Amino acid sequence: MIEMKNVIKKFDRHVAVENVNLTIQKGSIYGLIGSNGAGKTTIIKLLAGIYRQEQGEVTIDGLPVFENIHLKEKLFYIPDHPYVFPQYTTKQMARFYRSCYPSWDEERFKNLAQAFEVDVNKKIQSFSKGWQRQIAFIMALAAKPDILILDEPMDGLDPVVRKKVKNLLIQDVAEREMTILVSSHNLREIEDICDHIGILHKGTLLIEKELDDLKSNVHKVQVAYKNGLPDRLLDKLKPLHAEKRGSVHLLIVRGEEAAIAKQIIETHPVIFDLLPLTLEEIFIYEMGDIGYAIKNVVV
Ligand SMILES: Nc1ncnc2c1ncn2[C@@H]1O[C@H](COP(=O)(O)OP(=O)(O)OP(=O)(O)O)[C@@H](O)[C@H]1O
Repeated sequence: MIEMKNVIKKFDRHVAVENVNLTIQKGSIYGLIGSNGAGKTTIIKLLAGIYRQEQGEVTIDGLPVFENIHLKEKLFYIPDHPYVFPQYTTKQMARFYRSCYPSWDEERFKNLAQAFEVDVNKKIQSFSKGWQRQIAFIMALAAKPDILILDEPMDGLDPVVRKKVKNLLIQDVAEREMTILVSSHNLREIEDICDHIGILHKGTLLIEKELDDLKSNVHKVQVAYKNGLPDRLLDKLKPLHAEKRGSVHLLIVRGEEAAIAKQIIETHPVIFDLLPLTLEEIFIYEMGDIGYAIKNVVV
């Protein structure tokens, strides 16, 4: 289990991560999402043992992460700009990782290199950005880590490769109970693979929930009435967002589906529909609720 307890990380006087408590269960795929500068990469680097926190605890299976070589053998981190040694070929890079990871699987490396059609004798730096990222995934999957940490992992990958990579990640989680922490602004992708979500804003973890719980707690309601929307309904539902599209009112409401439906039915609408929200919509409305709202900027 990965844990952060009351963690504070500062850069000079700037607090990048403020009192964060975070838990990632073994075998889970945890999506860390948030506004720009929210502290996602900082949290990732704390969990990868690259940064040391000013306060609090960062542990994996109860052991402190920072400068813990034993833990680092079980953890693979792909940063948003994967690093490769200049002049190294894929084959040479693989040899390097083989010396770092006791769990390295040479057979799997060969199979993956073949499946991704990578020329292992070519210098990595001469590959395109997307290809370099594919090579980073090949290394990560061949290292067979217990924990895989990914910062904006699909950036620059084409849709076919994305699908291939996602399938391989899910396979490792299912077969070996690998744990994945992934940070991305691509919420569709996060929604696709993650079972737990953490939402960060200005260094604070606003929400940490199972994706299904998060989705079952916010709903999109479409209603229409003969004589307009009753004020008492708005008082009761206290929507995160309300707008009118023709004669139909669109409300974003927090709460349990059955309780919301009951309150609406009591007001006798002529049209009533209750729909789930996408993660992207949940993010936008939750952030709007704390004042980080969409503004149409025209200059
Ligand atoms: N090395 C550093 N030195 C000084 N300040 C830093 C450093 N790294 C991050 N910060 C600051 O810490 C805050 C969090 O940055 P971080 O990169 O973790 O955010 P993020 O959520 O990953 O952002 P983005 O989505 O824009 O990539 C920002 O205000 C950033 O300016």
